[in-house]
Amino acid sequence: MSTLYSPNCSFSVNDSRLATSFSISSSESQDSQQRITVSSLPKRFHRQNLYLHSPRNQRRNAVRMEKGEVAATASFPANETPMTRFKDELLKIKSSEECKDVAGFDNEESAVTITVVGASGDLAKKKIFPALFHLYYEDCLPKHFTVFGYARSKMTDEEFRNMVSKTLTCRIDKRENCSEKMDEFLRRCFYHSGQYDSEENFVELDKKLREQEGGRISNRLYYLSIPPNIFIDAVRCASSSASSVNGWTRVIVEKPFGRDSESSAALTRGLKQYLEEDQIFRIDHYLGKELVENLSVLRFSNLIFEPLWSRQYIRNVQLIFSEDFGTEGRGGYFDHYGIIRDILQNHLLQILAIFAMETPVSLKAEDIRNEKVKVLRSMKPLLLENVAIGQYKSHTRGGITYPAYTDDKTVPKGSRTPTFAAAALFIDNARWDGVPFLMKAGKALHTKRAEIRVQFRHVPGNLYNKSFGTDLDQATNELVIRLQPDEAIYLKINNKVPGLGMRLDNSHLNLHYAARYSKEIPDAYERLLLDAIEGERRLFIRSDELDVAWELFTPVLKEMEEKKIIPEYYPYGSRGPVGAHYLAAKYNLRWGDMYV
Ligand SMILES: NC(=O)C1=CN([C@@H]2O[C@H](COP(=O)(O)OP(=O)(O)OC[C@H]3O[C@@H](n4cnc5c(N)ncnc54)[C@H](OP(=O)(O)O)[C@@H]3O)[C@@H](O)[C@H]2O)C=CC1
Ligand SMILES: O=C1O[C@H](COP(=O)(O)O)[C@@H](O)[C@H](O)[C@H]1O
Repeated sequence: MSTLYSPNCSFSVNDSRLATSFSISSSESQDSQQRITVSSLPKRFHRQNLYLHSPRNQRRNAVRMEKGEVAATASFPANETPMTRFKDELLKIKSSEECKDVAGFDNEESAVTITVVGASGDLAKKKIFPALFHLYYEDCLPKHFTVFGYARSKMTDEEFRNMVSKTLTCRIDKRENCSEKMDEFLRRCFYHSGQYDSEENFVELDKKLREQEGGRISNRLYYLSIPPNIFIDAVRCASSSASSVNGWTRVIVEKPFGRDSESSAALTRGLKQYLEEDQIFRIDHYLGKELVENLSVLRFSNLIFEPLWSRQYIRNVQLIFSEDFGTEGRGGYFDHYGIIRDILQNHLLQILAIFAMETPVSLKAEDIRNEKVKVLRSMKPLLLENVAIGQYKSHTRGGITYPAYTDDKTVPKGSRTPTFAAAALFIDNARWDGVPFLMKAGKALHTKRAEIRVQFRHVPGNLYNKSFGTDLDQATNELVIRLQPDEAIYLKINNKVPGLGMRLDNSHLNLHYAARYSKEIPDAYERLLLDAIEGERRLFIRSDELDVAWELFTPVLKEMEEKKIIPEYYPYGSRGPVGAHYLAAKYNLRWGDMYV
């Protein structure tokens, strides 16, 4: 049960899983507070707690349900987005200014259509349709929503539904009526075949969208899941021939957003010919990952972390991404970009910005994005001497031969495109002066993992140095935020080994998500799609963020290409090139993942 509603309204909650229904209403009072009222709660929930949680000022209100009628009332500032929590289920309550954006979630008068442009492609099948289905399953989609696939491939609605159905899964915690839900979802899916640059074809699409909208206020979300060279054509046609006339039109744009400052600026100019900035949702799916979302919570809502979050206590920060498979199937795309553009310039830099930004004025999108831009603008341009690159070569292990990057038929022979890169970046501000931010990303490595490692300084005058021997690295505290797989946050601390002697070891205080939370972690695309539908821009990249991200990387990328730097070859399935270790050693550091 995850339902959205607006202030000054009331609605009923019908939850088949809790087998209950009750109603919630909110109203704005004279003192500019929202009063949330829950009523008609079934008897079996009486004398249980309803939690009202205010994210902005961390206020939490537990209200005990005494009666079925007008069971609980609580107040919140009118401009906040409190969450109510009951029986582990979240009900998100929108603040008044977002009211118009969420038109369509709970009322009869408006409809939302989500058109996946490039619906026959890999990303649509792998991520977008499954995410939409999960949102539907969780009752997160508006009452009148429709999914449209658009691509050149010829398909009937039935064939499209059949294709989509093969991509859908019931979650591992298999709840009942999943196949029923799938059928319901598929009945809301339609397809239109057309060219990406044909206004005529988009006019036909518009006609079909109108049919589904049935005269309601039309809200349209386009997801550009196509190669970037056709983004502008598709946006031109969608905006001129198939945009909403009385609601909103938004466009999710997938990376790559260009391959350097110039091409990125050209793409932005092209998009802005047809769209306002607030209609453009540039997606970086790493921002939708649960533990990236949690990064600010961890830092800003725990007194024990924020005071340590600076050069005074932190020796270095490591952002590590590794995949245990190569570019198989995507070599053609990848060769034009390489790992620096594919992972470092976007996913890892975005994490760095959230990690290192100053406290935003509020949790509003613009306040957060302003802080991210500020910290990115404080960064020193990346220097070639602070970069190590590699490319995977063929390797035989256990009788199996794994291919080299250049064995891929879509990769040009002799390509120098890096499939691995490590970099040391610096932020030139008072908080982070001199602290290396090490990044490392690679394909075809020994493991699949993404993590943030915060290595703290050595304890000054440590009384127990002797107990550790000479390995001070092992003795320092490290906070590890494992984004995937097997999400966890653990803090490496020094601890006395129980016994009569005085032996110390390095142990983990471990918040292991699978053990702590029974609820499954939603896929990043679910969160981001829902945010785009809601008009929440916090996790999307603003154009000035993108500009500064490219400013940091473009000079070094150009220099590498001009100087034709040859990557260091590393075997498929290994830990990557030794160049990465030399780079860390230059700053007297070691990669934290060496020990795992
Ligand atoms: N796949 C992934 O894991 C990721 C993808 N992305 C980005 O998402 C977008 C979509 O990716 P993906 O699904 O892999 O892309 P695909 O290569 O699968 O292309 C998607 C669809 O676009 C159409 N298409 C492909 N090439 C051309 C072309 N040259 N001219 C016109 N139409 C074409 C095809 O549909 P049809 O022929 O039916 O028109 C195809 O099914 C890209 O921008 C990609 O960079 C980003 C992150 C991860
Ligand atoms: O954007 C990209 O991300 C994927 C990795 O995403 P993940 O969520 O599976 O970690 C990467 O494989 C791809 O090369 C890149 O374009």
